[in-house]
Amino acid sequence: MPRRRPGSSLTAARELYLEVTKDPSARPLVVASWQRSIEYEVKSGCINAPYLENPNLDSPLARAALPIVNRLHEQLADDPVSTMITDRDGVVLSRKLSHEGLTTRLNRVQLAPGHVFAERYVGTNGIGTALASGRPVMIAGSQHYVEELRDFHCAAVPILHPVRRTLLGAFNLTTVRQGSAGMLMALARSVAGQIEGEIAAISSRRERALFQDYMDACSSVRPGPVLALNREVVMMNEQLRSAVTGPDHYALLDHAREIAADARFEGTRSIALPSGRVAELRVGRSRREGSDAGAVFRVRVIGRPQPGPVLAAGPGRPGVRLVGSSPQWLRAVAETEAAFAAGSWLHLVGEAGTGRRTLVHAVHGAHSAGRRLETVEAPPSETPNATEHWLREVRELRARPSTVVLLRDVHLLGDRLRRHLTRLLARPDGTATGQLIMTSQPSMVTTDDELHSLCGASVEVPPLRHRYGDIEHLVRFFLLKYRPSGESGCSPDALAMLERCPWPENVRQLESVIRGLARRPIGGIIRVDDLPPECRVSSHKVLTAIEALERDAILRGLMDRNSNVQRTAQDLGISRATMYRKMRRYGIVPSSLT
Ligand SMILES: Nc1ncnc2c1ncn2[C@@H]1O[C@H](COP(=O)(O)OP(=O)(O)OP(=O)(O)O)[C@@H](O)[C@H]1O
Repeated sequence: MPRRRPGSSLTAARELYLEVTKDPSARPLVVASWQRSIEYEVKSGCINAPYLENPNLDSPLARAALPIVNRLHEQLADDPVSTMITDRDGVVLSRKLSHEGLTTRLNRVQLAPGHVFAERYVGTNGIGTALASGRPVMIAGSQHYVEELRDFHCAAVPILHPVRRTLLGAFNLTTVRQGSAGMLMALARSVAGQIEGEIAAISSRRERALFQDYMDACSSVRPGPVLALNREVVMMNEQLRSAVTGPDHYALLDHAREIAADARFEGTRSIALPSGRVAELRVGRSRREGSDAGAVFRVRVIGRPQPGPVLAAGPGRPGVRLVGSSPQWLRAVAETEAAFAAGSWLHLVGEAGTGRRTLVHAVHGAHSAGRRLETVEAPPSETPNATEHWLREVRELRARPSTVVLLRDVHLLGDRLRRHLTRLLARPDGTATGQLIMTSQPSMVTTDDELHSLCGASVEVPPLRHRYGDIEHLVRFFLLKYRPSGESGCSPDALAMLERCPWPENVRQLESVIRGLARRPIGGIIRVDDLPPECRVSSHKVLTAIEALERDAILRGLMDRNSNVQRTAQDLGISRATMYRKMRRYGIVPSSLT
């Protein structure tokens, strides 16, 4: 097999590839990897491994592997052998070696922590090829695709999750010595096996910890319904199983999963169930060895199943302009209606754009009984003059007979203004007969908040991502609204993509997407290709305008370049590492784009 080849061009790489494939000893695995390297347009003449700052060392893989690798490193002493752990994307998480000469040589070829050794960037190499093929591999000398790597011999073994058997990363041994391939491979396999064993032990310790905390909760004096879960397991006692069934069961699990995923959340959360009942969840974390093992929920189910709301919120009633038929949405509508009709002060809690204002307007339209609805926005600034003016406006509106005052976004008020407002509203006022409705965003106002306590009723307006089935109705409604000629519909694939989107800005965002599509000069059916980039992300983080522009530029670039990250990064004038960081941040998965 050729040792050194001149030239860094694709042609040179191709020639070398052809020579390798003629060689009977070239293993199919290596040949397949060379083929991929050519498809990725990796340059054989220079090494270009992207660099990621702060690779994640807090993963189960890193926690399990690092002590094992450290012990091995002590035994290898000054041998010219380096041990490496990578994550499943080929990012080198850790590199250990004491041999100075080898350190310099590895640094020169960027085989160092933070660099990404996926085949996509550096072609055939131990780490990248083991990850791509899912098999242990020995890549020796000229089997490497990039010339600069051809001095090295690498034995790499993929590390799989012991239960799920999904790829977690790889263990790699690299040396410059020839002739010890068998030994190197045996050692790499043995270490990878130990790491998998340790991951199994850690996850069973985590599961045991969660189980222990779950059992403690179940065996307390009056346990009631208990649920415990993490990404792997769900445990629930018989009381929960019989108390929460059908759609309530799925809604409860859905919310519990979302809460459990936020390792910092502890406390109490109330959620509206599709049947009309409320589940109050007391959330405790299960923590062991400094890491989160999951969450334990003590559940209290409040209320009785309720009949549907009086106000029809079906698939598009143009008069009411309130669309949605998911149990979660109907429940919010029903509760709002009940509180409104009873004249209670009401706190509507929900993410921006979920339809809180629309809901108040619709309910007021149906039940106003001659009362006026006045809306007060949070003041743009809190200078003494502005707050005084704002408080005066609230006081006057409150005193106005037959008036419903909608105070929007009270979570935006500063502490001082909040206290003034609370005092103003709490003060008995013989002339004030009106009804008050406040809106705020979840987790920004706590339930022990004094302003919140003034309200007799509180309703949670669900985010769009929790309202199964509503997207289809909303899409139809907005198409009709923005293209009244009504000649357009949505293909099943496009609808499926819209239904998968997390809609961080909720109904407002869906409406603006459909408005954009409906205004296209060409009518007809909306297909997947017509959908804008924002429908192709998995993150439900709300972005600033600048961030949204950046995300869309990346998505458009990727779509134009057929998901080729390297070329898109070049087009945008950013490094591949930056590109990857931004993709992670914006929840962009290239494979979901086409
Ligand atoms: N159920 C619905 N049916 C029809 N349109 C809706 C519905 N919910 C929301 N919308 C539309 O979505 C947009 C956002 O709704 P709305 O203003 O009520 O949200 P919000 O929760 O009050 O949030 P924000 O405070 O950000 O305005 C509006 O244009 C509204 O017309």
